[in-house]
Amino acid sequence: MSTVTTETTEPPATTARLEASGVTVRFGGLVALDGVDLAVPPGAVVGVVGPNGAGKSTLFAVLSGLLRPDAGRVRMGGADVTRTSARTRARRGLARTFQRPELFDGLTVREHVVLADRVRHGGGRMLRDLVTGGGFRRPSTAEDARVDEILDALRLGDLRDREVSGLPLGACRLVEVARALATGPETMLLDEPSSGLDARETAELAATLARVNADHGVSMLLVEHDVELVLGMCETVHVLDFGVMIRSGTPAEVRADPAVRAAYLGTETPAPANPAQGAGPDEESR
Ligand SMILES: Nc1ncnc2c1ncn2[C@@H]1O[C@H](COP(=O)(O)OP(=O)(O)OP(=O)(O)O)[C@@H](O)[C@H]1O
Repeated sequence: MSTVTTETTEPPATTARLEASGVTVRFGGLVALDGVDLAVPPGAVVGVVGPNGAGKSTLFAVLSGLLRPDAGRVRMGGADVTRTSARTRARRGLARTFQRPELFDGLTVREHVVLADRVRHGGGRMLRDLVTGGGFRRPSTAEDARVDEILDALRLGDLRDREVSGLPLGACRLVEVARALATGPETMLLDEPSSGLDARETAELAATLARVNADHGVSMLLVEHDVELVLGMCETVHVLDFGVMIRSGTPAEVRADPAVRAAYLGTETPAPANPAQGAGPDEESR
């Protein structure tokens, strides 16, 4: 008796949504990333931290499709996307936010999210809006319903008709997250989401991101300066230093690592054996 098998091209549910393996980037003689590995499993919130110059922005650019690595691979859902553009990755379900929110001054909060919704649902409609000069087309009832749901989920309902130009930075970050969410992403790449926010705004943003992750199943990769934010909300944390991933693990493991504590958490500050070599983490512990 023969068994009927159904072939499928869907990746297994456990395949990482986003993965870097052996990613190396050189700028002339400088190795900005040296064989970096990381994976963002479905539904996970993963963080990358590191001090100035560690390679965070370079890694972000490689993952988002703005920079080709000199070596290594980037995969989405198991498919090799190393040589694809940022646009192709966006179509495959990767959304991103910016360190400095890239919003349109003349548009309201709601209009930003409607435009993003049109990228997903409206075919060429967003482009027509932008190129016809006819102004912003009134949203349909269905668009309004989808957009309102996202605005309410992110607690932006009260601000929906405000132009973004007058909003505080914390609210602009949420508009970026709302806009990213409207494109229906599987994975969100967040570039320094806490940058410029005070402690209260950072806590609110962290709570919002946690809700988006839980309610929408969106995987997230935070590339961040703020170690405490990342340790507080990510299940896996990667620590970059001079282009090398010096530690990857749970927040508890990363917190307990002497090299990480010495370098980034300020709980141990070993004096360099030779001050001329600088005040970085000691070489032996890497
Ligand atoms: N386009 C470039 N050309 C030459 N060197 C570069 C370029 N971009 C980055 N670098 C160098 O690569 C290294 C990593 O930089 P990167 O900006 O990725 O670090 P970072 O962790 O994002 O730092 P920061 O937190 O200060 O933004 C640094 O030494 C930086 O000077």
